[in-house]
Amino acid sequence: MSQSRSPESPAAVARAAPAVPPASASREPPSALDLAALRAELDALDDALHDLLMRRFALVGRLAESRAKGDGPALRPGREAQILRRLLARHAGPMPAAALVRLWREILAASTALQGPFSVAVFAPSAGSGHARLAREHFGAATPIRPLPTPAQALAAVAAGEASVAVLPAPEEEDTPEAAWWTKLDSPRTQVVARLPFYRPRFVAGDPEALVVSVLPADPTGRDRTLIRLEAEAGQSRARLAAALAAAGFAPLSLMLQREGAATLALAEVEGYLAGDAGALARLAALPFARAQLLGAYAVPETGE
Ligand SMILES: O=C(O)C(=O)C[C@]1(C(=O)O)C=C[C@@H](O)C=C1
Repeated sequence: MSQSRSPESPAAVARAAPAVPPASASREPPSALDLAALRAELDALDDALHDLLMRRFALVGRLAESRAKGDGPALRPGREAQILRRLLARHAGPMPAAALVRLWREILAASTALQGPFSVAVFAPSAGSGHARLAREHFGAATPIRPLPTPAQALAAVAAGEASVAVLPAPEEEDTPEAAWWTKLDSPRTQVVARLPFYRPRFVAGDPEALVVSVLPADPTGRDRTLIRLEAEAGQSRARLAAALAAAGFAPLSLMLQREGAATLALAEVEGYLAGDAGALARLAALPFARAQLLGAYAVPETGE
């Protein structure tokens, strides 16, 4: 190939052009021409994105019409977690990952609503509650979200079919008996299906976290945690509960206790998705406690770190 360039090639034109063009050369400064070209390209990309979104929603409409998912809530928290993890794994370039997740949360929320009525009950003692914000960010701008003054009322709304899901504070060791809603969770009728926020750029201790409760179990995602509620005799020590769980193959990631009259209730968080795992369920049933019950599972949230 010849190394010489034709006088019309862009490089040649650039070399030949004076460093500062005379004012008469063009009515618009070069930057304005660039801006118009860039905006035209942005418009073309917006149209392409919009076309794809319209196709995606038409497909969700077909999925709903097929009745392949049967009755019950359209929400599939496990599937949503897999979609977000896949997109985060392929994400590159200057768009913040948090913006990617925010866009897809709106898409997934609208796609859930397209399949049937969907609403949220959130325990929110005040209007600006962090858990109300978590619910809004996860379930989207258009989803009906009802703030309720106690966790018990939010759970009752789901049990009565008045809300599709409840958003409740992630349990903490210092919770009062009223705040420790997990002691009353009527599993498997209602169970934990997700943990919020699913994505955050970095972990900040003290930021609000929530669990989502629904009537339909979440699907396994490959990276899940299961919640187990143990009922033991009064005065049972934390060390003994933890040791018994570990001996059965369920080393707890966290273990919270609530003393209730003649019983000690414990909430253990363990690695993996145990529902449907016959071996794990047999080991759980063989634990030396009055009762061991699964309270649900959630996809392990992602951070950008
Ligand atoms: O895969 C499904 O079951 C869907 O309903 C589709 C879809 C989606 O838009 O991708 C929508 C809502 C569900 O929570 C999960 C995924």
